[in-house]
Amino acid sequence: MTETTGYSGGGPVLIKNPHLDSMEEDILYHLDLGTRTHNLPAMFGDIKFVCVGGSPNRMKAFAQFMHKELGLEGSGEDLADICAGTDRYAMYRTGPVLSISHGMGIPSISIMLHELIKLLHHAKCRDVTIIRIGTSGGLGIEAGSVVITDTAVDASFQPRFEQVVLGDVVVRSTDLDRDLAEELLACSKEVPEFPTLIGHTMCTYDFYEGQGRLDGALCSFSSEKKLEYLKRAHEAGVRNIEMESTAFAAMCRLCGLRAAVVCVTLLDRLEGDQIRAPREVLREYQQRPQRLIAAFIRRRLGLRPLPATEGTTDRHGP
Ligand SMILES: O=P(O)(O)O[C@@H]1C[C@H](O)[C@@H](CO)O1
Ligand SMILES: O=c1cc[nH]c(=O)[nH]1
Repeated sequence: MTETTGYSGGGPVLIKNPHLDSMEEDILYHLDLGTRTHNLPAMFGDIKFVCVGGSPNRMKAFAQFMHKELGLEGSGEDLADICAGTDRYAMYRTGPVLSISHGMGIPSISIMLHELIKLLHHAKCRDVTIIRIGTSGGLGIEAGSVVITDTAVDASFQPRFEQVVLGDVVVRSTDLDRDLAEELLACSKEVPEFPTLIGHTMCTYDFYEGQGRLDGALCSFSSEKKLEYLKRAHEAGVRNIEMESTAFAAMCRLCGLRAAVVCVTLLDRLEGDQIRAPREVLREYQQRPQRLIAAFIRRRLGLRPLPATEGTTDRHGP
């Protein structure tokens, strides 16, 4: 079954679930929030930007960085984890920005997105832009480049997200907002210290065999077959590989959220599999999408560009 729904950015957050209206209470279990226990409109009603990424420490560091970038009072060091009651995900807010971790892979981001999208709906948020800021493996581009995704594709290079629902395969479109991608590319001129480009992002279910790596605990193919596959991906327009973008694009699109994926590349997969860059270099790499998104949010809020900024990082790295 193919399910397509036109993208509708800019308005309310749409919930595509007729059962939700008849529920007296909605418990967002993995976020440790709920409609009876929390005043969601008061807590989140004015959120305009949601940024998501795999690591809890990175998303805390991003919230602290944004706090400074927005010129808000205080150092931002004391921002509290809104989901502290659970250790599944971490969530921080500063001004109109919400920063949330999603763990690794499609099942993990998908659970978080179900609950986050319901949260934004219950909170009556409008005109929300959501951006995944992540890490990835590059294809034929310099390590440290930032890729803004135009289309998320699966491991067969198709722009689709397949999910088994009640035993049937449901296919969802993974188109992202082209205007938003172009707007982000324009903002990259404010952070010229690293290359930023637009390209397809391939999303896989695994970091090792699923991404054509030869260095996992299992490997069922030769190094020639691996290179042939990665080159085919490159020819299909893929510039980076990660593990969440198809589910993210499909869910946000269906729920009327304007969405983008912005990932730094940690290596060029045409040159190897192991991530060999020193931790210090990787820390600086993972700040790059943060710096671009800060420039974008500042521009959207009508704030002047800051002189050369540096993103913050967690001590743990990517
Ligand atoms: O957002 P992050 O950097 O966590 O995402 C990528 C994709 C996988 O979840 C993970 C693999 O190392 O990094
Ligand atoms: O190669 C990489 C690097 C980061 N994340 C991925 O999914 N793949």
